[in-house]
Amino acid sequence: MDTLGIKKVSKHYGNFTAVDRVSFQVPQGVIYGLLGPNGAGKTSLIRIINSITMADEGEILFCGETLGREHQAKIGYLPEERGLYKKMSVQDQLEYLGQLKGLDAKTVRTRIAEWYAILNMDEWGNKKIEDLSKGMQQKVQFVATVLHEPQLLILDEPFSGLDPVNTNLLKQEIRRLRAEGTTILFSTHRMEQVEEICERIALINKGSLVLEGPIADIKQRYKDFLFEFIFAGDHRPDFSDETIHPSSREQGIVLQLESLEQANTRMRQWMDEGYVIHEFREILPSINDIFIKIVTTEA
Ligand SMILES: Nc1ncnc2c1ncn2[C@@H]1O[C@H](COP(=O)(O)OP(=O)(O)OP(=O)(O)O)[C@@H](O)[C@H]1O
Repeated sequence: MDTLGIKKVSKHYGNFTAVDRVSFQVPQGVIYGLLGPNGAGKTSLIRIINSITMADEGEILFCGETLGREHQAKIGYLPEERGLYKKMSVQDQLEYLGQLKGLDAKTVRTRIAEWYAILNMDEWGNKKIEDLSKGMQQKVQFVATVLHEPQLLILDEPFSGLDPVNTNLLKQEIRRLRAEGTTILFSTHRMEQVEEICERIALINKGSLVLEGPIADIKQRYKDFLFEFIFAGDHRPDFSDETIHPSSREQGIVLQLESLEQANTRMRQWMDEGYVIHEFREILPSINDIFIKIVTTEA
């Protein structure tokens, strides 16, 4: 079952088309990356999913039903712009936001206490938001987003302002929520985070969907058939007549070939000639490489 079905959704601001007939499905229980350069249309699309604005064309399905305001209680949205009340205490703020999402006072308090323990926030309840650091505020905002246990969690740059320890803590919790069945739509410019935590991605450029699918498939689609061979010892073949790409290792070479079979044939020949291969791997492009390639060629 898909948690989210985006069907030919468009959004115009006057004559300008910010989202142009975008369609993709977000399956239940995956971490799905929504990527795109600045101004691509990601926030416009996320605001439509959150019913903050309306699509001009197209339809959004939530678990197979046409998305309406009644689904908002099943969605948690961590926006890039933080919206906490500076003068309120952490506890009052979270209780207020939890109750706004329809939770009763007792449930809210129990869940807040659980999240304080998980995210090492036990001493924070009485602190005012304005007295917290940026990273601390980010954790409070995250708790506010997940308190009502949404089926769909939309996270816009969730790790901004967090140090490596807190980033890891939050990643761990995001993965745990996913394992429990929550669907996560994750919007970011940080490509290394996308590689690390997303299973599928959609890449939007100038309002249009330009790439969609599982990360592993996309890497296969964009690969350049680069293979790295690492030889044991100093004894290595002569490559003077080939284009050799830099290798990460002194004893290594990287060749661009036509297929995996060709790489295997090469290895067999070298072994017959007495060379010893210590390591062999195919080099796949990073999502960052693919992103830059698509976005710059379409510019
Ligand atoms: N309310 C608005 N009125 C007019 N134009 C807008 C409005 N909101 C967004 N836009 C334009 O729509 C385009 C897409 O903006 P959007 O905020 O959706 O991009 P984004 O992908 O989220 O970018 P970023 O990564 O920089 O946050 C931009 O060109 C932006 O200037």
